[in-house]
Parts: sequence; structure tokens; C-alpha cells
Amino acid sequence: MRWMVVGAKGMLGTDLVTRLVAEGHDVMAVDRTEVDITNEASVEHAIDKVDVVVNVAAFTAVDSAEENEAEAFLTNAVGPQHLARRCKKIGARLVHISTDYVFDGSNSSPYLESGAVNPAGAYGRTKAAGEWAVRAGTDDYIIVRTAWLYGAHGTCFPKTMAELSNKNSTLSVVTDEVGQPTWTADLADLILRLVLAEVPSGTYHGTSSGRTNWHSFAQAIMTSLDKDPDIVKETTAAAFQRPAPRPSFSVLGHNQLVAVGVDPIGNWLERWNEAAPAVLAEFKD
Ligand SMILES: NC(=O)C1=CN([C@@H]2O[C@H](COP(=O)(O)OP(=O)(O)OC[C@H]3O[C@@H](n4cnc5c(N)ncnc54)[C@H](O)[C@@H]3O)[C@@H](O)[C@H]2O)C=CC1
Repeated sequence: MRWMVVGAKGMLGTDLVTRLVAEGHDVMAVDRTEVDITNEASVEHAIDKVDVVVNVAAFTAVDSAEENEAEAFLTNAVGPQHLARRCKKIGARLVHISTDYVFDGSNSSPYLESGAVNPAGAYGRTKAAGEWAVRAGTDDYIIVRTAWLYGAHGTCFPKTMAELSNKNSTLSVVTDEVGQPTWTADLADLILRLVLAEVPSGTYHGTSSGRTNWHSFAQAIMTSLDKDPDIVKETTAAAFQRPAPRPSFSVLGHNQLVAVGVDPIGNWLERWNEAAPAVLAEFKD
């Protein structure tokens, strides 16, 4: 099976390519300089003779998307449309990564894969449009919605907390946003398992199991750094205003994975404890 990973130099792409290569798969890893997904000619020229295309390319700057929605839309919606059309033409399966931000966060029980999307901000709107573009463009797709991603090869919450804790005696972190911290290496593993299992086309939720809030996650990060978790103080989203709205409840249910016999990713805290040495390597002596 021949794979192409588009957006391969990002946080998820780096771990995905590493995993596929380690497993002996035939992988072409490309980023924007080789294939710009916003340019249909570039997509048509570069993507050929592959069995699976994994789109991990995205405009991921959530706050910046509020000011630059047209640019975000090009990458997050028009790009996936080009990829879906191209995959259909060459008979490749498209795996496309989406986000919890397609939901507004007002639920109190886990979001179902089939639940109505209602994004609260520009990034979520563009990602929801990308999902529709994929579904409209090809019949052979796997959409994987993920959330609260962290990894060794990108800017992410654990590294930001580690940096802040080196400069400050206390940190204030919000308690009223709930979600599922998810390690890029675990998501790479899930993508591999979904493709190898040849699951039916559809939308799947690829997040860790269980749930937490940012404050408790920050405390777990301090523990991993051998620091006192009590330096993390509680605050609220209202006191910590940012340009883009954040969903207050981002817990995704894994019903579709279970339905097709694919194991969801394990509990977020167990996975964090496994991930921490790699993700926090630059902060450890
Ligand atoms: N980081 C997070 O917390 C979350 C991420 N996601 C989704 O997961 C996926 C992966 O995210 P990350 O690895 O964090 O992203 P990232 O920002 O680390 O990497 C994105 C990659 O896409 C590439 N790219 C951007 N525009 C492109 C274009 N026009 N053509 C080709 N490549 C282009 C960039 O060069 C970069 O290497 C994205 O679809 C994102 O929306 C979903 C939920 C949470």
C-alpha cells in the first residue's frame, strides 16, 4: 500500500510519517513546498499512484482565523475539496483530519459523530466546510475529528505550560473547559489502524478516552516535570479572554470506532504519562 501524507512537517504529520516508516510502509511525505493544497494544479500534478492520502495540512491558528477567515477557508475547506476530487479520480482513499471546534461546546454529554455541527468561531466554520467538501468530493474517505492535540514536534499546551513554569512561580489555568488531551503518536496509531482495518467511509472521533479540564491537565504536566502541581491556580475562561471562542465542552464519543471494531485511544492520563518523556524532553535535565 502506498501512502502520501500531506502537511507532513506539522506536529501530527511528523509523528504519522515516523510511525508509517517504522512499520515499513511506502510513504511519500510532502508539505506546502511540494504540494500546496490550495492550488488544484499542484494537487493534480503531485498526487498520483498512491492508495491512501492522509491530509494533516491545515490552517491551525485558531485566533488568527478570526481575522483571516478567507485564508483559513482556502486551506481548511478548498484544499480538502481539491484533495477529495483528486483522490476520487485516481482511486485513492482520503483520510482527513478535523476538529472538535465544529461543535459549539454547549453539550453536557459526549458529542456523537452524527451530531449536528454548529461551530462558534471562524476556524471551526472553515473545518466544518472542509468536512463537507470531503464528503461531497469522494465516496472513499475517513474523517477523523480530534482535539486538544499535543506532541513532541510542535507548539502545544504541555510545552507552553513547561515554559511558563520555568519563568513564573504560579500559573493560572482555566477550569471550565473540558476535553480530551490527545497525543499525536496515539492519533497516528489510530489512523494506521483505521486504514488497515478498511473501515467504512464515514466520520470517526479520534481523541483519548475519559475527560479533564485544562487546569487538571496542567497539574499533571507539573507532576511530570517533578514540580508542585499546586503552583497551577484556577481561573475561568471569562477571565482569560482570547479572540476566538473556545468550546467549553469538547468531549467526543467514540461510538463509531466501537461500531467498526476499532479500539479507541486509551485514557488521557495514562496516555499523558506515557507521552510525557518524549513531549517534555527539551525541559528535562
Ligand atoms: N493542534 C491541535 O490541537 C488540533 C489539531 N487538529 C487538526 O489536526 C490536524 C493536524 O494539526 P497539527 O499537526 O497541529 O497542525 P500543524 O499546524 O502543526 O501542521 C500543519 C501543517 O500543514 C502545512 N500546511 C499549511 N498550509 C498548507 C497548504 N496550503 N498546503 C500544504 N500544506 C500546508 C503546514 O506547513 C504544516 O506543516 C489539522 O487538520 C488540525 O486542524 C484538530 C484538533 C486539535
